[in-house]
Amino acid sequence: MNARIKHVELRAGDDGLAPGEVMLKVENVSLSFGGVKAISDISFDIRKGEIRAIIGPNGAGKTSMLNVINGFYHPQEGVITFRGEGRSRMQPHQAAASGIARTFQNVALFKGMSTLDNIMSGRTLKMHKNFFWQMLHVGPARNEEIEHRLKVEEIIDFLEIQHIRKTPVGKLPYGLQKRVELGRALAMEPDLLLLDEPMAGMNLEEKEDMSRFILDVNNQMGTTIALIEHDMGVVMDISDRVVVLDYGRKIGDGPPDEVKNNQDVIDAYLGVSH
Ligand SMILES: Nc1ncnc2c1ncn2[C@@H]1O[C@H](COP(=O)(O)OP(=O)(O)OP(=O)(O)O)[C@@H](O)[C@H]1O
Repeated sequence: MNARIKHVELRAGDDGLAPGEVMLKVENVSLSFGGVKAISDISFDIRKGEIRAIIGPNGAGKTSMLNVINGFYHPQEGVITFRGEGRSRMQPHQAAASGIARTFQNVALFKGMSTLDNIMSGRTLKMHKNFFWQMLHVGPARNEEIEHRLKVEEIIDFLEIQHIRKTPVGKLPYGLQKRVELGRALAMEPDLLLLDEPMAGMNLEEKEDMSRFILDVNNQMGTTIALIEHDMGVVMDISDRVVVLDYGRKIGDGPPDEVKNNQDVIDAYLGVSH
């Protein structure tokens, strides 16, 4: 066994779904901003245990789709079903509480805070003791904090960022900031992890590291992952299935090899007019 993951106990919760069963379903979703139709009648699903990529040219509607999934945007039409439960107007904090975590296209961390504290902030939803106890720093709140810190240390080991645990994240190179942001999302122990361009702005080595961590999160923690990514090499390497959007419409959906040979997908990437 890989020494790096020997002590990791962080696992996605047991939600009663068997691997391969549909975890999240997007049905006939449409979303407009004024006159701009960002998403038009899109349907697809995400199955438990898979790495699902959402790809497409710039402006295709990928980030809007992720924002619909985690409740940041509410579609004018269509339904999102998570673990069999239909949700029309779910808020982001409700999505998070139900086991959906996400990272952002542009790193969204507390720049003046350390790696450790940023990842700790991902535990907020898991904290049960109230603010009064936390302020006193004694009794049950103290025990709870120790437990949270242990989880956070496991994540720090897992992501191999021990050497920067005390460093303010604003001082870190971009690739490491992205890794810390992944750590913060993992601190929520999500069942479904949404990653918005996890490799953006990275060099080749950083991309290889991030790919490895994503695969390890999926394999070792059992976390289902949906990711938006522009690097086709990475997408085709690590994804189980790929959904392709173009101008807000779905133009392809299937395993990487099938999607690669889909003529509509090839045309969209070559900029063939519609
Ligand atoms: N908050 C918003 N207000 C108005 N229009 C928006 C908003 N968010 C997205 N759009 C528009 O919706 C469309 C889809 O945008 P979206 O960001 O989802 O695409 P994307 O595929 O993620 O693009 P990229 O790869 O460039 O990040 C675009 O035309 C965009 O300008």
